[in-house]
Amino acid sequence: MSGATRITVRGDDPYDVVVGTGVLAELPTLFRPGVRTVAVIHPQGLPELARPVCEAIAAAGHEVAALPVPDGERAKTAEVAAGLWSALGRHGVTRSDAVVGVGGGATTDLAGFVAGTWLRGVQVVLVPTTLLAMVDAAVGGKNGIDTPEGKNLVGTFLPPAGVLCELSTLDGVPRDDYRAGLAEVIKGGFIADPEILRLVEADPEGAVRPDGPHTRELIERKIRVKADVVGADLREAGLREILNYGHTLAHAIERDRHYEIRHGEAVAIGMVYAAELSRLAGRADLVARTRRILTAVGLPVSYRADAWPRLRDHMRLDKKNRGAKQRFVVLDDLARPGRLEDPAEELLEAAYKEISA
Ligand SMILES: NC(=O)c1ccc[n+]([C@@H]2O[C@H](COP(=O)([O-])OP(=O)(O)OC[C@H]3O[C@@H](n4cnc5c(N)ncnc54)[C@H](O)[C@@H]3O)[C@@H](O)[C@H]2O)c1
Ligand SMILES: O=C(O)C(=O)C[C@@H](O)[C@H](O)[C@H](O)COP(=O)(O)O
Ligand SMILES: [Zn+2]
Repeated sequence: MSGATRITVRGDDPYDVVVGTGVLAELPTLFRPGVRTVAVIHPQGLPELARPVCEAIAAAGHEVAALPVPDGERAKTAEVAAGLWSALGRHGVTRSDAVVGVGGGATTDLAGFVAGTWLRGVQVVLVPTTLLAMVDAAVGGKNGIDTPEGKNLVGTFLPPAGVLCELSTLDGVPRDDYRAGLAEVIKGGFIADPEILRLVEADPEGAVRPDGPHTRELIERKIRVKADVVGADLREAGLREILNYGHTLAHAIERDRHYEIRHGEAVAIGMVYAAELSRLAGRADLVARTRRILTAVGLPVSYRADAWPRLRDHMRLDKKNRGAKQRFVVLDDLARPGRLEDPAEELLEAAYKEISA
């Protein structure tokens, strides 16, 4: 093991995020006491990721039930969740038992949701295996599934009992999925930790590789950004909204593309939109830097012009909205997020014109 880092997420139910290479044996130490059966939810196409996790849990004396689910976003449905509830029943998972989610953010979101709803909540331990899931999805206790009406519209807040980031799993992540995860890392740079931006700007080519010179620092910095925020505001009463920077348009784009676009790619476009909104509203002008850094790592910065009426409609169901009031996270300065409340329709459309292709 090459030196594990433990980042503690504070709050009413504190937990650790363990980051390192060769750290899988630490997984059973993250369970709360009394566990007999562990249900391991994993993408069906990646049994090689689930096997060592199941072995580490069995070696600690627990009974293991491996539960495969569809790959990626196709798993985040009510039907898949219902199938898992049946499986947990068949395997006799009780309130002292545990769910483990192994995989990308879609799988960890689903596993968290199923754990949060089974018996009104059993513990979940997450083993994220993509960059995005390590730095964002698995940390913070937000989980969810999609419905035909939109992204993540059903879910719970359930802080995990622990998170284990085994960095060697990143070697197998397809390059475009890794790149998409970088969008959430860069988001952390704009909203809270500009050193992230400097590291990526200094070596954009290295930033898109798991063996890049600053990979571990970038991962740990972004996890700390997220841990600080969710430790202070688990239920998104206020501060946590900053993690949604770029997501209002991103989720609308994901729905427009029937989830055939990567979440991180949509977030990249959404951050350019949020930067344009900030500028046009007379707040910070970080448009050029946003476009430059995203382009340098190969992320998209524009979307089709004719989509605006549909996207505008999808954004009405954003969770930050209050009644008819559309709300956005914008930047008042670098690392100083603010809110834009109930902006004029002309402003929203003008910002979209700036990013449309
Ligand atoms: N809960 C949160 O706070 C939060 C935060 C950010 C994103 N998310 C959610 O996360 C999801 C996106 O996560 P993602 O980018 O990880 O996508 P993903 O889960 O769809 O994974 C991308 C692809 O990589 C595969 N994969 C996973 N690990 C792999 C590995 N080690 N080697 C090879 N292939 C691997 C997956 O099976 C999938 O096909 C979205 O659903 C998004 O809404 C949630
Ligand atoms: O953790 C949060 O809070 C976030 O907003 C992080 C986002 O990166 C993430 O995509 C989250 O799932 C979006 O949440 P939602 O409440 O807008 O669905
Ligand atoms: Zn996100």
